[in-house]
Amino acid sequence: MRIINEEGDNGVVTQDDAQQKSRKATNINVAGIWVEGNDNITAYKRRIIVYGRSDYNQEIQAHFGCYDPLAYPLFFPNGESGWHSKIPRHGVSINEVVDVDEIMEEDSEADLYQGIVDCVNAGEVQPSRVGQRVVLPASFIGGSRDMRRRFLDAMALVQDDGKPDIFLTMMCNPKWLEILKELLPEDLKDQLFQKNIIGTVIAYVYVIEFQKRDLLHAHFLLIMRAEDKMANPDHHDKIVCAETPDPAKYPEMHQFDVQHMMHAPCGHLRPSSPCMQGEPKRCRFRYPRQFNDKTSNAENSYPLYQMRDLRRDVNVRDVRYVSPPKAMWRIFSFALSQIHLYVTALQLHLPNKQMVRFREDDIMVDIVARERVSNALKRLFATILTYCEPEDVCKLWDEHYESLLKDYRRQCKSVDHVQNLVLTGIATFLQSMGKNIDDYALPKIYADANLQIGSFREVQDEYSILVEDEHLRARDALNLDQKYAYDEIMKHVDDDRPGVFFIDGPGGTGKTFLYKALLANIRFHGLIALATASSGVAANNMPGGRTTHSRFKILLSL
Ligand SMILES: Nc1ncnc2c1ncn2[C@@H]1O[C@H](COP(=O)(O)OP(=O)(O)OP(=O)(O)O)[C@@H](O)[C@H]1O
Repeated sequence: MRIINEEGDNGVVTQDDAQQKSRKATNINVAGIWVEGNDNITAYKRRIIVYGRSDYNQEIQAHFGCYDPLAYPLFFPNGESGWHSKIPRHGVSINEVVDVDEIMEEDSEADLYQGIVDCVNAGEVQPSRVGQRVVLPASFIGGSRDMRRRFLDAMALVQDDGKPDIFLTMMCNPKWLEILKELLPEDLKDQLFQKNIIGTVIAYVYVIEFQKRDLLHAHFLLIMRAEDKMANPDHHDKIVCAETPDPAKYPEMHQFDVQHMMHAPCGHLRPSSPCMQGEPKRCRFRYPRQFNDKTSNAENSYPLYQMRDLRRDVNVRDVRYVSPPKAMWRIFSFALSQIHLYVTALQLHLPNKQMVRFREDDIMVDIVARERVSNALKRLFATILTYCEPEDVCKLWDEHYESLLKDYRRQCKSVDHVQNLVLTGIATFLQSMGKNIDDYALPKIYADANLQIGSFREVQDEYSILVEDEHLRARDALNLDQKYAYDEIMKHVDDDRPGVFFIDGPGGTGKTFLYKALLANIRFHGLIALATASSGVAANNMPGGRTTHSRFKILLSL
């Protein structure tokens, strides 16, 4: 047996001439080991020529089932059929079978090698009856659990900061002169997030993917700050260009665009193009697209970008580039995704299945009231406004006014203030859903509630701290020293006078008890009381407590 290549250097296998019979080669008949070439060009043109006893020869192509036992006799010692186009499919496409990367299945079986050998010797042929089930954890980068976790993290960003404004794809073709000349490693991120070339990005998430025969893609979802959101067609045109650049004005750009971004002709220009599918045949990428004279905002959809019929090009674009970077990416452990702001997954539970902590002497109705999540109602109200578009918003507000305000009224006596709190809460949720509370017939938010400023959310968070009855009642249980300090401090609060107080005493003499009484009563009057401490443990002892460094963003010199 010899290596056969396209130039016609034929090898010999002694066996019957028919393809079916070639499969029955035994060690007596096969006289050598087939060596696969590494040459990419001939890799897909392999074949074996069988010289039988009859006068004609039989060519066995690499995709024939009987090729594998002839090429890899050690793997198919009994001449079993290898891969062939009619191989039975069990719930997976052939692409999934062929892609070696995907062979690392999500939920697979595992056992010690010796265990498998023992099972095979015992006559077991079903892998599903051997070993134990292995579930790849979320820490397996690229696995479906990892992807799902990242998806949920990204959704957390959307919930917090609103819908992404820009979906930016960077296709990394290292041949691009811009990349060679202009972009240093990480430079794109620097331009986007530090130099703010398209506006200030308040949150983003990106992933690196390997598409189109391993072409590297970076997909960014960018959430812009309110002032930089693309609100009108002019703004869109400044950032997005869907046209092939003018060859007279931008010859270089035009050349790159034509060279790298053009989808091969299809449709009536070339009905045999591989992208033409279905009956009647249509390009599966929906090219050529409709021309548009001007960018316009479509109703509940993406904008229709300017793409004039300039008779310069067929408005189709696509890219293909062959490279093997995936392995290198993994070997060097380059990051495959990044998210900003940081998202931490909290423990999840089904509705009303959260653990509730209470003491033996707590009153049952208080426990239930304490645990009611008032935010859920505000979020639901905002969701109904956004997605159900109720006809009479005013009526909806009136009908649910009491329920929306109920939780806050327990802790604040000013009805106006409570209403304002609820409305601003709803406004915050509406904003995160891309809507503005001013567009709805709801009572106006008074005071200087400015949703655009970053500190607004923090003010809302402070207002949302629930005041516990126990802490409100603590005022009546203070001892003489505590009462003196309490009255002195509250006098300043009531008269709106500044003052600095230092409270000291041995451990366990009731300092924290006094703070809790002060915090609860100040908050009960609709004011803000910031509770901070130098350590996390001390901060946790107070309702709404934060460390001083975290609350005032004091830098830590490490
Ligand atoms: N006036 C009071 N009435 C009832 N219980 C009180 C009173 N003052 C303090 N206590 C109780 O005494 C215990 C110790 O009080 P607290 O934790 O406030 O002390 P502390 O001075 O903050 O202690 P440390 O300095 O160790 O943090 C707590 O269980 C608290 O509930």
